[in-house]
Amino acid sequence: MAPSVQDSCPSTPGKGKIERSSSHFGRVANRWQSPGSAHFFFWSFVLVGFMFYAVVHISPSGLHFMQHHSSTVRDLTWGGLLWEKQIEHSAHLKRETGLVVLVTGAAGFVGTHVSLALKRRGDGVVGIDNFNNYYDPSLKRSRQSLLEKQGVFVVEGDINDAVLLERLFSLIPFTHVVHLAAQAGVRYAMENPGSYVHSNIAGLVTLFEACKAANPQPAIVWASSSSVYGLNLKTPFSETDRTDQPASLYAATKKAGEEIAHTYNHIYGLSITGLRFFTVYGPWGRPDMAYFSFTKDILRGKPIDLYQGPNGIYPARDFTYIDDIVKGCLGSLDTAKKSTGSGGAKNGTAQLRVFNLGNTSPVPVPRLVNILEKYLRVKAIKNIMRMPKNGDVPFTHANISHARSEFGYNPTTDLSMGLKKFVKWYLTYYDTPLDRKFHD
Ligand SMILES: O=C(O)[C@H]1O[C@H](OP(=O)(O)OP(=O)(O)OC[C@H]2O[C@@H](n3ccc(=O)[nH]c3=O)[C@H](O)[C@@H]2O)[C@H](O)[C@@H](O)[C@H]1O
Repeated sequence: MAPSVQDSCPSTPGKGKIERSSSHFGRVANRWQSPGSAHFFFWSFVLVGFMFYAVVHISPSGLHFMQHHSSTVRDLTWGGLLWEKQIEHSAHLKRETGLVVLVTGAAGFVGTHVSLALKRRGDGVVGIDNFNNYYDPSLKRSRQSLLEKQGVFVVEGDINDAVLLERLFSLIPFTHVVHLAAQAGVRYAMENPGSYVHSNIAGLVTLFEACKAANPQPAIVWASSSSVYGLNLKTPFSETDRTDQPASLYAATKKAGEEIAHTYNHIYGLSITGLRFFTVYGPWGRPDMAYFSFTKDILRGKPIDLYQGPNGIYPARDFTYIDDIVKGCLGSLDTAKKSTGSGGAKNGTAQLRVFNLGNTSPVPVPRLVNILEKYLRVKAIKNIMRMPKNGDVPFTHANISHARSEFGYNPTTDLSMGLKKFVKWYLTYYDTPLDRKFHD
């Protein structure tokens, strides 16, 4: 069995690593460190507890896993008969020609929406997410509840865990993988560069290794980023434009991912489609993104930082609404050809694609703030400041003709309409007092 790229730490570690259950047991054990009967009682309790757990939860394959990998630090949040049943149920198809899809980062923003859309149309969907604390994990847990209500089970685990991935592929013959687990955020890369390498490069390789070895090999659709266009001045950005001058480490890891995709396609015959997302926003979004944090701060009467570039020019983004992105993801999945490899070797040329998924109409950030003010009915306190040198690019603008011609990609939600829906969701989700509630 291939070892994972980084075996013992979670992918996307974010601002701190997930506390493992071992620390809890450590604290309990310390309390029982008195000599004599208490000590004896404690260890008896642990032994009986373990035997009970083994009988209830661990299938023969789970025991096999424990024998071979007891040296690596892993918790037992996965494995066992009940766990397998939940996965099989979640992967169950409700339409004849449906896809069976593994969605990584399923409790993330885009992952949740894509998983729900696939499930709604009758595809089999299994999610995986490590629930790290890069941003409030309770939001991820709420998304998980939403998914579970719709019959999508989310495996709690890490894309750097090669053993877990192998187990999933041996359990379910996935036809497709939508790989969305990543360390996101452009500016956070200066604070925690290692988390980007860990998730976006090491995690990607671990996932590709698992897909390469799987039988059948799935077709892969994964999230690249508009940020790969970096310091390019030519707009709108086309897939054929240069992408060799990234402005942030985040962008550099996504660009590296595209090159790694080329390698796995070339050597192993994996069918791979990279999607360059342009600043995706909407309900259930990411709290670290500007539209989300601005909303929170405007409602609390806190100032927001508005970055201003040289000559007083504000940055602009091709903000893309989540429903349009979901349509792009499904279009990519439906037009993805099969991988050609088997047993880890290629049998013929496989499909390799890259698509821009944007909205085609860049909006300056102050305009976004104006729209939020209108829907929130509160004036923002603006702190206009020089754009920090933190990896931001001044402008993004997608040329989407490639996605349009391949699968009819056609974004239909403009920023005003999309933010209206976001604000409505935000006020409901965070139970904002009635006088602040949304009106048409
Ligand atoms: O397309 C992508 O591939 C990326 O899109 C997103 O990155 P960005 O386009 O940078 O979005 P976001 O942070 O919301 O900043 C928006 C604007 O607000 C400006 N901005 C930001 C913060 C602030 O305090 N003030 C400010 O003016 C800022 O200068 C910028 O112009 C994803 O986060 C990223 O994970 C990746 O997916």
